[in-house]
Amino acid sequence: MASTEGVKIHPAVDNGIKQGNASFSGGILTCKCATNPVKVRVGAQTAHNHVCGCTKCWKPEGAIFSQVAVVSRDAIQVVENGDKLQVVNKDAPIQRYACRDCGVHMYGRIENKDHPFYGLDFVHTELSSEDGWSAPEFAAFVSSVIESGVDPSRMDGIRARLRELGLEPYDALSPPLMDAIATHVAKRSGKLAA
Ligand SMILES: N[C@@H](CCC(=O)N[C@@H](CS)C(=O)NCC(=O)O)C(=O)O
Ligand SMILES: [Zn+2]
Ligand SMILES: [Zn+2]
Repeated sequence: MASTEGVKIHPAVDNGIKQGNASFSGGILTCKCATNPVKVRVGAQTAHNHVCGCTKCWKPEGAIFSQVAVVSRDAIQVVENGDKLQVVNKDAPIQRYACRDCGVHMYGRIENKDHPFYGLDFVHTELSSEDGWSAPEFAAFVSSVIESGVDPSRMDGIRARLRELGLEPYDALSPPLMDAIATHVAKRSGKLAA
């Protein structure tokens, strides 16, 4: 059994996971700028919160995973300093709006109406000071941390620590989300009734 001693995943989970509050209804995300921070209101509880090891999602300094959840795009409202937001990569399926000064991603949006997750925006609820956001449930794109420079020899310890935290590690998304994507594709191609 690999040692989990000293394995750090993300500050929001390293000291134990805070449970969410089902009656929580949203809050304000603030970027890391000391002056004129970008503020984004998320007007609803999030869903499918997870840690993501991919190279595209924003991570706080020193973390090897991102923490990211989804919310209806209608719930997102930029409330302050929105002029500082710029899209990281216009060609990516998820258009991530980042603060041009501190680099924090404030929300990610899918504009392709055929995408399985169209209608959902991606947010990092650690950028809010409110408690009650939905808790992370699993770990996605775990093998991808190697693409950020994590030594492959650390993977057993990383996966063991994720399991210890109750965040089952997957190298893509969780099975229910992968099934939802495949169902969407099958309905579009006609293999399943729409
Ligand atoms: N191995 C790749 C995986 C990237 C990836 O597919 N990320 C997932 C999870 S966030 C995704 O849906 N990406 C869409 C996007 O980045 O727009 C990496 O780490 O860069
Ligand atoms: Zn900023
Ligand atoms: Zn990601």
